[in-house]
Amino acid sequence: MSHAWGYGAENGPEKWVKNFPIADGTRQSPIDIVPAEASYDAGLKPLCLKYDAKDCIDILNNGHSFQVTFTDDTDSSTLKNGPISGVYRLKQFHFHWGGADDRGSEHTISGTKYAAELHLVHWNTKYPSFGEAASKSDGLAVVGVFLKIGAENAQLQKVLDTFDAIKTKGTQTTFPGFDPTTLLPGCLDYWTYDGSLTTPPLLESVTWIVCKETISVSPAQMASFRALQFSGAGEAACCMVDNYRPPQPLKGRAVKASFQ
Ligand SMILES: N/C(=N\S(N)(=O)=O)N1CCCC1
Ligand SMILES: [Zn+2]
Repeated sequence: MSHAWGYGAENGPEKWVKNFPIADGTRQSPIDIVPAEASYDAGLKPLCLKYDAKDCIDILNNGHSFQVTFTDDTDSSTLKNGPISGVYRLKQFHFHWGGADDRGSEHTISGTKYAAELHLVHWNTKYPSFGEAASKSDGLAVVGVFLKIGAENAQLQKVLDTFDAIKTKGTQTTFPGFDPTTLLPGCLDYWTYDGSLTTPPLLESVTWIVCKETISVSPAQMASFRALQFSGAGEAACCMVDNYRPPQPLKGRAVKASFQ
Protein backbone atom coordinates (compact mmCIF):
# COMPACT_ATOMS: atom_id res chain seq x y z
CA MET A 1 0.00 0.00 0.00
CA SER A 2 1.34 3.39 -0.99
CA HIS A 3 -0.07 4.97 2.24
CA ALA A 4 -2.16 4.29 5.34
CA TRP A 5 -5.02 1.83 5.09
CA GLY A 6 -8.48 3.03 4.15
CA TYR A 7 -11.43 2.11 1.95
CA GLY A 8 -10.33 3.49 -1.42
CA ALA A 9 -9.22 1.64 -4.54
CA GLU A 10 -5.53 2.07 -3.62
CA ASN A 11 -5.71 1.29 0.13
CA GLY A 12 -8.97 -0.57 0.65
CA PRO A 13 -9.86 -4.05 1.99
CA GLU A 14 -8.38 -5.89 -1.01
CA LYS A 15 -5.00 -4.24 -0.33
CA TRP A 16 -4.82 -4.67 3.46
CA VAL A 17 -3.15 -8.10 3.25
CA LYS A 18 0.12 -6.48 2.08
CA ASN A 19 0.71 -4.79 5.44
CA PHE A 20 -1.53 -7.10 7.50
CA PRO A 21 -1.07 -10.72 6.30
CA ILE A 22 -3.60 -11.93 8.90
CA ALA A 23 -6.20 -10.55 6.47
CA ASP A 24 -6.02 -14.04 4.93
CA GLY A 25 -6.29 -15.73 8.34
CA THR A 26 -8.62 -18.48 9.53
CA ARG A 27 -11.02 -16.38 11.63
CA GLN A 28 -11.52 -13.12 9.78
CA SER A 29 -14.55 -10.84 10.02
CA PRO A 30 -17.11 -9.90 8.92
CA ILE A 31 -18.96 -12.93 7.51
CA ASP A 32 -22.19 -13.65 5.70
CA ILE A 33 -24.55 -15.16 8.27
CA VAL A 34 -26.90 -17.78 6.79
CA PRO A 35 -29.59 -18.33 9.45
CA ALA A 36 -30.55 -21.76 8.08
CA GLU A 37 -26.92 -22.91 8.57
CA ALA A 38 -26.55 -21.54 12.12
CA SER A 39 -27.05 -24.07 14.90
CA TYR A 40 -29.23 -23.26 17.91
CA ASP A 41 -27.21 -23.60 21.13
CA ALA A 42 -29.42 -23.97 24.21
CA GLY A 43 -26.32 -23.37 26.36
CA LEU A 44 -26.00 -19.78 25.16
CA LYS A 45 -27.11 -17.34 27.87
CA PRO A 46 -29.03 -14.11 27.27
CA LEU A 47 -26.80 -11.08 26.84
CA CYS A 48 -26.30 -8.99 29.98
CA LEU A 49 -25.47 -5.46 28.85
CA LYS A 50 -25.27 -2.87 31.63
CA TYR A 51 -24.02 0.58 30.66
CA ASP A 52 -23.66 3.75 32.73
CA ALA A 53 -24.19 7.00 30.79
CA LYS A 54 -21.69 8.66 33.15
CA ASP A 55 -18.94 6.64 31.43
CA CYS A 56 -19.54 8.29 28.06
CA ILE A 57 -16.74 10.78 27.37
CA ASP A 58 -16.41 12.07 23.83
CA ILE A 59 -16.93 11.52 20.11
CA LEU A 60 -14.09 11.49 17.58
CA ASN A 61 -13.70 11.40 13.79
CA ASN A 62 -10.75 9.00 13.46
CA GLY A 63 -10.55 9.16 9.68
CA HIS A 64 -12.11 5.71 9.22
CA SER A 65 -15.39 6.15 11.12
CA PHE A 66 -16.45 8.08 14.18
CA GLN A 67 -16.25 6.57 17.62
CA VAL A 68 -17.87 7.33 20.97
CA THR A 69 -15.36 6.56 23.71
CA PHE A 70 -16.11 5.43 27.27
CA THR A 71 -14.09 5.54 30.44
CA ASP A 72 -13.18 1.93 31.17
CA ASP A 73 -11.30 1.99 34.48
CA THR A 74 -14.18 0.35 36.42
CA ASP A 75 -16.85 -2.31 35.77
CA SER A 76 -19.63 0.28 35.41
CA SER A 77 -20.32 -0.38 31.69
CA THR A 78 -20.05 -4.08 30.93
CA LEU A 79 -21.07 -7.08 28.86
CA LYS A 80 -21.57 -10.37 30.66
CA ASN A 81 -23.03 -13.79 29.84
CA GLY A 82 -24.14 -14.44 26.25
CA PRO A 83 -21.40 -16.59 24.67
CA ILE A 84 -18.63 -15.17 26.86
CA SER A 85 -17.17 -15.98 30.27
CA GLY A 86 -16.22 -13.28 32.72
CA VAL A 87 -16.67 -9.52 32.45
CA TYR A 88 -15.96 -7.42 29.37
CA ARG A 89 -15.83 -3.61 29.62
CA LEU A 90 -17.24 -1.24 26.99
CA LYS A 91 -14.42 0.72 25.34
CA GLN A 92 -16.15 2.45 22.45
CA PHE A 93 -18.85 2.20 19.83
CA HIS A 94 -18.71 3.16 16.16
CA PHE A 95 -20.48 2.50 12.89
CA HIS A 96 -19.89 1.36 9.30
CA TRP A 97 -22.11 2.59 6.47
CA GLY A 98 -22.55 2.86 2.72
CA GLY A 99 -22.67 5.50 0.03
CA ALA A 100 -26.30 4.52 -0.61
CA ASP A 101 -29.07 2.92 1.45
CA ASP A 102 -28.61 -0.51 -0.22
CA ARG A 103 -25.19 -1.17 1.35
CA GLY A 104 -23.08 -0.33 4.36
CA SER A 105 -23.20 -3.17 6.87
CA GLU A 106 -20.17 -5.42 7.33
CA HIS A 107 -21.98 -8.59 8.30
CA THR A 108 -24.68 -9.69 5.86
CA ILE A 109 -27.65 -11.99 6.35
CA SER A 110 -27.95 -14.50 3.48
CA GLY A 111 -26.36 -11.85 1.30
CA THR A 112 -28.58 -9.00 2.50
CA LYS A 113 -26.69 -5.79 3.26
CA TYR A 114 -28.13 -3.22 5.64
CA ALA A 115 -27.57 0.53 5.43
CA ALA A 116 -25.24 0.58 8.42
CA GLU A 117 -23.92 -1.48 11.31
CA LEU A 118 -23.26 -0.41 14.92
CA HIS A 119 -20.34 -2.01 16.76
CA LEU A 120 -20.07 -1.90 20.55
CA VAL A 121 -16.49 -2.89 21.40
CA HIS A 122 -15.75 -4.57 24.75
CA TRP A 123 -12.52 -6.01 26.25
CA ASN A 124 -12.00 -8.94 28.62
CA THR A 125 -11.07 -7.76 32.12
CA LYS A 126 -8.96 -10.87 32.70
CA TYR A 127 -6.38 -8.74 30.85
CA PRO A 128 -5.03 -5.41 32.19
CA SER A 129 -6.13 -3.19 29.29
CA PHE A 130 -7.86 -3.00 25.91
CA GLY A 131 -4.46 -2.99 24.20
CA GLU A 132 -3.40 -6.17 25.98
CA ALA A 133 -6.76 -7.86 25.39
CA ALA A 134 -6.81 -7.02 21.67
CA SER A 135 -4.02 -9.54 21.00
CA LYS A 136 -5.67 -12.46 22.86
CA SER A 137 -8.01 -15.01 21.26
CA ASP A 138 -10.66 -14.29 23.94
CA GLY A 139 -9.73 -10.65 24.40
CA LEU A 140 -12.58 -8.77 22.75
CA ALA A 141 -16.34 -9.06 22.30
CA VAL A 142 -18.17 -6.87 19.81
CA VAL A 143 -21.94 -6.54 19.71
CA GLY A 144 -23.16 -5.76 16.19
CA VAL A 145 -26.54 -4.17 15.46
CA PHE A 146 -27.89 -3.62 11.94
CA LEU A 147 -29.45 -0.27 10.99
CA LYS A 148 -32.42 -0.76 8.63
CA ILE A 149 -33.86 2.11 6.61
CA GLY A 150 -37.17 3.25 8.12
CA ALA A 151 -38.38 5.70 10.72
CA GLU A 152 -36.14 8.38 12.20
CA ASN A 153 -34.27 7.10 15.24
CA ALA A 154 -34.50 9.78 17.94
CA GLN A 155 -31.82 8.20 20.12
CA LEU A 156 -29.39 7.92 17.20
CA GLN A 157 -30.12 11.56 16.38
CA LYS A 158 -28.43 12.57 19.65
CA VAL A 159 -25.20 11.15 18.17
CA LEU A 160 -25.76 12.74 14.75
CA ASP A 161 -26.32 16.17 16.34
CA THR A 162 -22.58 16.26 17.17
CA PHE A 163 -21.48 15.81 13.55
CA ASP A 164 -20.91 19.50 12.78
CA ALA A 165 -18.10 19.39 15.37
CA ILE A 166 -16.42 16.23 14.01
CA LYS A 167 -16.72 16.71 10.26
CA THR A 168 -13.06 16.09 9.46
CA LYS A 169 -10.40 13.58 10.44
CA GLY A 170 -8.92 14.16 13.89
CA THR A 171 -11.69 16.41 15.20
CA GLN A 172 -13.49 15.53 18.43
CA THR A 173 -15.92 17.00 20.91
CA THR A 174 -17.20 16.16 24.37
CA PHE A 175 -20.23 13.86 24.45
CA PRO A 176 -21.18 13.36 28.09
CA GLY A 177 -24.05 11.35 29.48
CA PHE A 178 -25.08 9.25 26.48
CA ASP A 179 -26.52 5.80 27.29
CA PRO A 180 -25.74 3.34 24.47
CA THR A 181 -28.48 1.03 25.76
CA THR A 182 -30.86 3.37 23.91
CA LEU A 183 -29.34 2.18 20.60
CA LEU A 184 -30.04 -1.51 21.26
CA PRO A 185 -33.00 -3.39 19.77
CA GLY A 186 -35.76 -4.55 22.12
CA CYS A 187 -34.99 -8.22 21.51
CA LEU A 188 -31.39 -9.32 22.11
CA ASP A 189 -31.51 -12.66 20.27
CA TYR A 190 -28.14 -13.10 18.54
CA TRP A 191 -25.81 -15.10 16.36
CA THR A 192 -22.25 -15.66 17.59
CA TYR A 193 -18.96 -16.83 16.07
CA ASP A 194 -15.21 -16.48 16.55
CA GLY A 195 -13.78 -13.67 14.42
CA SER A 196 -11.55 -10.65 14.14
CA LEU A 197 -11.37 -6.89 14.06
CA THR A 198 -12.81 -5.80 10.71
CA THR A 199 -10.18 -3.10 10.26
CA PRO A 200 -6.41 -3.26 10.51
CA PRO A 201 -4.73 -4.69 12.52
CA LEU A 202 -7.46 -7.35 11.87
CA LEU A 203 -6.51 -9.16 15.07
CA GLU A 204 -8.26 -12.53 15.54
CA SER A 205 -9.41 -11.73 19.06
CA VAL A 206 -13.13 -11.02 18.72
CA THR A 207 -16.11 -13.00 19.90
CA TRP A 208 -18.77 -11.61 17.57
CA ILE A 209 -22.32 -11.19 18.84
CA VAL A 210 -24.63 -10.08 16.01
CA CYS A 211 -28.17 -9.13 16.97
CA LYS A 212 -31.02 -10.63 14.95
CA GLU A 213 -33.28 -7.59 15.43
CA THR A 214 -32.44 -4.34 13.68
CA ILE A 215 -32.81 -0.73 14.75
CA SER A 216 -34.19 1.94 12.42
CA VAL A 217 -32.46 4.82 10.66
CA SER A 218 -34.08 7.30 8.28
CA PRO A 219 -32.73 8.20 4.82
CA ALA A 220 -32.07 11.74 6.07
CA GLN A 221 -30.09 10.38 8.99
CA MET A 222 -28.00 8.27 6.61
CA ALA A 223 -27.28 11.44 4.63
CA SER A 224 -25.83 12.92 7.83
CA PHE A 225 -23.44 9.97 8.19
CA ARG A 226 -22.31 10.53 4.59
CA ALA A 227 -21.54 14.22 5.21
CA LEU A 228 -18.68 13.26 7.50
CA GLN A 229 -15.27 13.24 5.82
CA PHE A 230 -12.37 10.77 5.70
CA SER A 231 -10.15 13.78 5.00
CA GLY A 232 -8.67 16.27 7.42
CA ALA A 233 -9.36 20.00 7.59
CA GLY A 234 -7.72 21.81 4.69
CA GLU A 235 -7.36 18.60 2.65
CA ALA A 236 -9.36 17.79 -0.48
CA ALA A 237 -12.78 16.80 0.89
CA CYS A 238 -13.52 13.06 0.72
CA CYS A 239 -16.96 11.97 2.00
CA MET A 240 -16.89 9.22 4.62
CA VAL A 241 -18.87 6.50 2.83
CA ASP A 242 -18.50 2.76 2.18
CA ASN A 243 -16.27 2.30 5.24
CA TYR A 244 -17.12 -1.40 5.45
CA ARG A 245 -15.13 -4.58 4.85
CA PRO A 246 -16.99 -7.20 2.79
CA PRO A 247 -17.71 -10.68 4.18
CA GLN A 248 -14.71 -13.00 4.56
CA PRO A 249 -14.38 -16.79 4.11
CA LEU A 250 -15.95 -18.82 6.95
CA LYS A 251 -13.12 -21.43 6.76
CA GLY A 252 -15.05 -24.08 8.64
CA ARG A 253 -16.24 -21.93 11.53
CA ALA A 254 -19.56 -22.64 13.23
CA VAL A 255 -22.13 -19.88 13.65
CA LYS A 256 -24.37 -20.44 16.68
CA ALA A 257 -27.80 -18.98 17.38
CA SER A 258 -29.14 -18.05 20.81
CA PHE A 259 -32.70 -18.56 19.55
CA GLN A 260 -34.74 -21.23 17.74
N1 LIG B 1 -11.84 -2.73 13.94
C1 LIG B 1 -12.27 -2.40 15.15
N2 LIG B 1 -13.45 -2.73 15.59
S1 LIG B 1 -14.53 -3.62 14.76
N3 LIG B 1 -14.91 -2.88 13.41
O1 LIG B 1 -13.91 -4.88 14.42
O2 LIG B 1 -15.67 -3.72 15.63
N4 LIG B 1 -11.44 -1.70 16.01
C2 LIG B 1 -10.11 -1.26 15.66
C3 LIG B 1 -9.54 -0.69 16.94
C4 LIG B 1 -10.64 -0.65 17.96
C5 LIG B 1 -11.82 -1.36 17.36
ZN1 LIG C 1 -16.56 -1.89 13.43
